[in-house]
Amino acid sequence: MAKPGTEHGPDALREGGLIKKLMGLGLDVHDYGDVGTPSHEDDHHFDLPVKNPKHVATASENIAADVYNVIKSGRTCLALGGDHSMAIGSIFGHSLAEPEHVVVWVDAHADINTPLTSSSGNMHGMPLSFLVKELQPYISKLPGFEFIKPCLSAKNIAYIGLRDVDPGERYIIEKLGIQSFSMSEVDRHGIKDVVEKAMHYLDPEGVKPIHLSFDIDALDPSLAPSTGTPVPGGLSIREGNYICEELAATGRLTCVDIAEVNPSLGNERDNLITVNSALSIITHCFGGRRQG
Ligand SMILES: N[C@@]1(C(=O)O)CN(C[C@@H]2CCCCN2)C[C@@H]1CCC[B-](O)(O)O
Ligand SMILES: [Mn+2]
Ligand SMILES: [Mn+2]
Ligand SMILES: [Mn+2]
Repeated sequence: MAKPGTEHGPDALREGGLIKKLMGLGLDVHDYGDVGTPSHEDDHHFDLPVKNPKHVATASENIAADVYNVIKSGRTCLALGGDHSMAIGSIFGHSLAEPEHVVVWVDAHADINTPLTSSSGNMHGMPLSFLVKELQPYISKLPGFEFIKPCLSAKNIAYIGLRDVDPGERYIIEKLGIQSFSMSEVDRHGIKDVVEKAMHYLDPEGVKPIHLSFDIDALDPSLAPSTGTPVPGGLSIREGNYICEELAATGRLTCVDIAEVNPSLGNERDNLITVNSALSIITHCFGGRRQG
């Protein structure tokens, strides 16, 4: 991860009252505990500009197994990050249980750099490139990632909230024709039209399971200051809640990632603001409604 500290995200959300809030919605909540992640020791870069590949590969394999088991047990899975490389495992695990699922990626960033287009070498900027079938001829298989079978086509992905996309990512998005609603489209059309267009594009018949991968930095930094790569001009909490209410209302929201909450960044107040925003996003994914 670019900046250490996202490993404390899950506990910050638990301490913020996550379980109680979800139980307050009348849900049967089970906390499966933390995914086993290996130490950073003996991790090396191979000959590619990629940081902590072994750490990410092992964590991804464990996440995939846990997400698969949760979904196979008939539950909706809530996966708490951790940086956004967590989505490698959560989306792969979801696809093993529900091969037909679609992905709504809510994020300031596209997270679709390949190890060779990445300027940072941080794997949180690459998750989708490991999963998209059309990109595989361009991906150097990193040792440890052999277990990943690309499980998404470009047409199964829609972005909402983009406002900091690298040139290489923009090329990939345009070349593959990935449906992308940046903050410009959110401003131009409004969040209602954006969600409608995204869902009509991904799943016109309204039958497919939905994977929501929500990077907390999709929200405006005033709402999520404790995150590694904040970008001004983000979604309001109303827009974030609206996306979640609409996806929850389909009854097909099967897996939700909440990524990039980093309690090590900012002060106490920043942490509180960020955790409360994340809790609002989560509760609106699981039946919380502003009309009560
Ligand atoms: N594309 C990025 C990458 O490192 O690959 C580069 N970017 C930061 C960079 C700063 C200078 C101006 C251009 N942007 C962060 C992003 C990854 C975010 C991962 B997420 O999980 O937080 O979305
Ligand atoms: Mn990150
Ligand atoms: Mn992200
Ligand atoms: Mn991001």
